[in-house]
Amino acid sequence: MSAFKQNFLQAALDAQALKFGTFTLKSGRISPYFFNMGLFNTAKTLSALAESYAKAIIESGIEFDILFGPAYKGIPLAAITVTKLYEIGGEKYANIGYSFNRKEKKDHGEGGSIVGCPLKDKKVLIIDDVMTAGTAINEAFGIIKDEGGITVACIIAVDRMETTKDSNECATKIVSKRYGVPVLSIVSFDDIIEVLKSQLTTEQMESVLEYRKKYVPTN
Ligand SMILES: O=P(O)(O)OC[C@H]1O[C@H](OP(=O)(O)OP(=O)(O)O)[C@H](O)[C@@H]1O
Repeated sequence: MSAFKQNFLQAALDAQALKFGTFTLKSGRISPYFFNMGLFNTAKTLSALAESYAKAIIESGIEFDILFGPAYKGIPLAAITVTKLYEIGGEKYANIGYSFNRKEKKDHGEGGSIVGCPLKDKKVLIIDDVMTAGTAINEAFGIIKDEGGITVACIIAVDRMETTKDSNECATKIVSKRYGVPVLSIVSFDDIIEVLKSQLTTEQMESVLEYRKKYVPTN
């Protein structure tokens, strides 16, 4: 497994952004683990987070022009990751742009709902924290299309790999199929299990595996 995945999981544990216990999710499911991106909230933890996103993007080999962060949580992610891509990846990433949408359209000053690089005719990579039903990502695809951009991929931090409430497929697969683009993640639920198995108690591991069996499709 890539070192950046292990580093990311260690950073998530250190920041308590990844926790094990009993958590009620947005979907209503009771999960044995929870990922809260909001706890990456200091210079050091954000730098580690940006490095993880940047390395996952570089490793994917995806060619793109603009990193787009959907409001709100995608906005700082796009900003920190684009700078880290340049720091790590060098000149190849020097001209990668970033942009984001406003949730409310602004009708004074420069106006509009997009801030940053114009998307027209550009290859766009969407960056966000997590995907549950895929609503935020669907909206982002719509915004980018309306602006004349072409979405070439999405990246999230953690792919929980679980089915949505309305389907037997996981959200990342549904989005990937719907738009015909890859949905990348820094880590998946399986990576979490693989890396952390030695750090979990037997009970924690049992509930994690039980949850996986119940909600992660086998195909
Ligand atoms: O796949 P979904 O069901 O859309 O859930 C995931 C989205 O929900 C959260 O954002 P939210 O829409 O709450 O907005 P925020 O970034 O302003 O908090 C999260 O940051 C994702 O963007």
